[in-house]
Amino acid sequence: MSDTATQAPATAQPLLDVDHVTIKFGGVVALDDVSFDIKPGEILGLIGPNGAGKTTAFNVITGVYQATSGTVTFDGTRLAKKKRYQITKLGIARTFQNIRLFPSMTALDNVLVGADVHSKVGVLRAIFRTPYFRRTERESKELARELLTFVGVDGRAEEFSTNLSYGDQRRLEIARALATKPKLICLDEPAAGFNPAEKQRLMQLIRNIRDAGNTVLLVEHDMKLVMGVCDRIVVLEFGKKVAEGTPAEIQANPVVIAAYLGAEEEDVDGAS
Ligand SMILES: Nc1ncnc2c1ncn2[C@@H]1O[C@H](COP(=O)(O)OP(=O)(O)OP(=O)(O)O)[C@@H](O)[C@H]1O
Repeated sequence: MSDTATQAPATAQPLLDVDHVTIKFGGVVALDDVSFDIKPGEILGLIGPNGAGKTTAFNVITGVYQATSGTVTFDGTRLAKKKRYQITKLGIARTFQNIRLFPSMTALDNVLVGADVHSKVGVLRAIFRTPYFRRTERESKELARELLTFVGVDGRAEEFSTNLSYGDQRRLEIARALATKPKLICLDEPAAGFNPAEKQRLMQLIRNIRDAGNTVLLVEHDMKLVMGVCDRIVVLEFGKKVAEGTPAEIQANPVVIAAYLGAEEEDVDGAS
């Protein structure tokens, strides 16, 4: 059961609305008429067995794929045909299943890449290092350092990202995503490769991200983490939505239990 209270009132307008989305790749229907929404301030979990369509859902929300049919609306704006950078500017950030940091940059510079998204500094201002440029640069660095502290990677700002531990690299990716000042942050398997202590720490970080005013979409295989941190969960199987509800409802749902390897209940209970 989630020990976090859903902060969004049930009647709140969705921040993200995925409406009857279908995505086909040749003969493969990766998402089949899937609808769900996310209210502001929610932590929504998207779960399902391998190949269920979770990453495809991320990719359609972040502009990597276009829906074959159906619509995705974010904060009142239809996302169809929007480029990835436009979607980032609108306020959606993501991390990836596989770490995608810039290896030849420091931790701080990796975060600054995220902060650059909203920069209004033009080439001339940068070349001549105008007062506006210098102020913006100082503010971005301050934000980046605050974010490194927020995710728990303090004291490593000047190190190359490849010198950080695996866990710190994953947290650094989250800091970089947060640097874009998102309204919605999409985390794709953030606990992959984590030990139990790191998972506990990650759960707290996800709660802190929400408490700082963000909305969170979480794709994760670790059921204990999902059940412990999410307000609501959507379950996909073979590209279709098969269930939606609170962690308690999902754990008791026979369709979900069947989807997870024929009633290996402890997987769904999060007892693994
Ligand atoms: N670019 C693509 N071209 C063709 N098929 C694709 C493409 N992307 C995804 N698929 C297919 O769509 C289906 C859903 O894949 P997806 O990666 O979204 O699943 P997933 O739930 O994220 O799986 P996992 O938990 O293993 O990451 C799979 O059958 C996959 O092979």
